[in-house]
Amino acid sequence: MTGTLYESAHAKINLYLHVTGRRADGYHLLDSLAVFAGAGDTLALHAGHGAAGAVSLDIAGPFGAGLAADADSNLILRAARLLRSEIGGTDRLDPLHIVLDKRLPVASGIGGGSADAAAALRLLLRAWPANVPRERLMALATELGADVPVCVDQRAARMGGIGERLDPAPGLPPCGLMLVNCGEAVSTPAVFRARAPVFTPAAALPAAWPDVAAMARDLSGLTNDLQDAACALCPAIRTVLDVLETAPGCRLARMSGSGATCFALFDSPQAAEAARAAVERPDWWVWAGSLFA
Ligand SMILES: C[C@@](CO)(OP(=O)(O)O)[C@H](O)COP(=O)(O)OP(=O)(O)OC[C@H]1O[C@@H](n2ccc(N)nc2=O)[C@H](O)[C@@H]1O
Ligand SMILES: Nc1ncnc2c1ncn2[C@@H]1O[C@H](COP(=O)(O)OP(=O)(O)O)[C@@H](O)[C@H]1O
Repeated sequence: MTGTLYESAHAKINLYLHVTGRRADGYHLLDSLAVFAGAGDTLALHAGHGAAGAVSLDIAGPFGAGLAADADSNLILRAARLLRSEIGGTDRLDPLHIVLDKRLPVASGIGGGSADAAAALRLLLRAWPANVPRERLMALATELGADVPVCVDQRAARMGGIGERLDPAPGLPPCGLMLVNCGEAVSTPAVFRARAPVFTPAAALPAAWPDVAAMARDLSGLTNDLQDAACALCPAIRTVLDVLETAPGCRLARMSGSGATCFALFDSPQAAEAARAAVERPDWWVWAGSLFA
């Protein structure tokens, strides 16, 4: 290939997350409304070197340090390997090089790794001649992680199953969003293990919310069933939530996914930006803006 192709990998936010059951293999059944934030990583795809079908990776960006670029652990290279074996006929595939600009905190409940994996699948499908049916693409995504399927389209969706079942989200009003991470990584399996062994039924949601106030009112009657366990493992999350809840204009504050990142909803991106000064702390990552798409 010639030139450079780009994909953005946006943060996934779980506006609520109910654990509705548990499968025999230990994975949990979820009911969650996932939306995407303007915040994201960027992947750039260039011509590579070496054998046909080879994919190499460099990682830059504020959260790049400490994230290994090896084929066994990095979700981008795992996605590339999986897609290559799906396509077959490696000898006709150009070698490619990906540069990841890592702007999202790692292992933080906003699916940055999952978003990168999905973005890598989209990028490689633009560069390699392949016709992978959508059904197969979503199966590959599920194999990479429970959060990867929703990141393929990066569109708000109701997640079911272990994350692989996607249904349309209610219509969302324009709103402001703030994301805050206290700087401590939280392990997803550890949080699932630490949660109280109770299940919450799936939520009843309207077809659309007319405004942020109505959306926040309905969401406040729902829960993130992983939040208490994550706060017990990482008490700084409670501090972040306390600060967000008292920030001017905050309509709702909650943890996303298995943590530690928390989000707050505001009436507008301007209101979120205006509240930033009341929230910022030296060790915290704070992002203010709007939903993506
Ligand atoms: C909790 C959620 C909610 O969106 O978000 P994050 O905190 O990761 O952002 C996701 O379900 C996480 O998805 P993902 O991060 O892709 O998880 P995976 O790599 O598939 O699984 C990591 C581990 O989490 C646990 N796990 C994950 C998903 C699920 N539905 N049930 C589980 O029990 C399992 O212990 C699994 O081994
Ligand atoms: N490209 C990547 N970006 C972030 N994390 C990655 C990546 N590749 C592999 N990982 C690993 O995936 C795990 C989950 O990361 P991430 O998706 O950022 O968090 P979460 O699932 O909590 O939202 C981390 O343990 C991390 O080391």
